[in-house]
Amino acid sequence: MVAGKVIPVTILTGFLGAGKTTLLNNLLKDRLEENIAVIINEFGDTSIDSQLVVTTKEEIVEINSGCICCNVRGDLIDILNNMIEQEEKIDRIVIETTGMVNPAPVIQTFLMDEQMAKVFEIDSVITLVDGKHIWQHLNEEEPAQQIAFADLLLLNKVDLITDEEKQTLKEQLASMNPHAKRIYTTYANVDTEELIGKKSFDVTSVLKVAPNLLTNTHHHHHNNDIVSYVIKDNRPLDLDKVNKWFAYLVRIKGEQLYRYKGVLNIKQIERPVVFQGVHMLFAGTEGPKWTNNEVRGSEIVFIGKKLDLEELEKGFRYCLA
Ligand SMILES: Nc1nc2c(ncn2[C@@H]2O[C@H](COP(=O)(O)OP(=O)(O)OP(=O)(O)O)[C@@H](O)[C@H]2O)c(=O)[nH]1
Repeated sequence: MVAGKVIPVTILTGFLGAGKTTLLNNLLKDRLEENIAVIINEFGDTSIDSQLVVTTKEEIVEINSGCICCNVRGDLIDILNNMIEQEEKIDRIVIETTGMVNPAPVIQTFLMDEQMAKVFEIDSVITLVDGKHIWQHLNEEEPAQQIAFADLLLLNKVDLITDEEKQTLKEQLASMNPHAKRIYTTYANVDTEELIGKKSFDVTSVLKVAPNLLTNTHHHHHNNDIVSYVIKDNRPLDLDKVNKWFAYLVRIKGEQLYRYKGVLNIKQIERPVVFQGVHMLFAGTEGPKWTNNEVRGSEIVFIGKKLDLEELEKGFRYCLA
């Protein structure tokens, strides 16, 4: 790293499925000439997210050992320190937090840790808001905090809502965070000039939201009703049964299923099937061919409220070919 140069940091936050990875991909594709280091934190012990991020020359580091906000003094600082020590120049760091965290501890890391504050500077905290599903989560702690800490709010998925809903959403968000700039997007499509290099992060506004940000130690209690399960199995699945199982999940469990995504090894399909879902919205496509050194297998992560692992496993077993 070049001595003395401050590295800008963009923090991407937003509830499960709001469009963070979609935005990250847009950003990376648009900024090919820059050397961007990406830090991704997953909720749950799986790396599906990094598989969904476009492959570019950027370095992608994952934190899988739990929640970024609870490990913030550990893993995140270690990763950042490693980045500082690298020879190669880093133009920017983008941190994609899991949909389940309050971004305050991540912000704190850059303000309170002396070494970090010398080398890094928060450029902006961008919060993605799922225009369709946010209403189901506004009474939960994390989405409200994510909105409150943003200096830029991307009101995403406007293709799925009416103009009236858009207006109501705008009023709701303005009441939760009057300082942030708001941009409406579909598939997080926005000129990246609007997103980065703006230095829109303003600690004074943030302190209005969280007066103890610079003094408090972190006590984050995860909502125990929200759980994450991963199912991994290499045995092939039957297409027809998979379709039936997912139809059931989406229709009957959609409300409880905040986020589900994964890769499926289906007997009748030569390539892996990559799918994602947010509540009752579900989409799947064929992914790139299995490579020779890849084990053909399925891996699914379910994140949701009061999910029953046994029932999910039973459903999965039903799908075996
Ligand atoms: N209809 C519609 N779908 C969208 C839009 N933006 C993203 N999606 C889809 O919503 C799903 C979730 O998008 P992601 O970008 O993976 O969301 P995320 O916030 O990274 O999700 P997590 O990391 O799991 O919290 C994907 O299937 C996207 O293709 C949008 O504007 N409109």
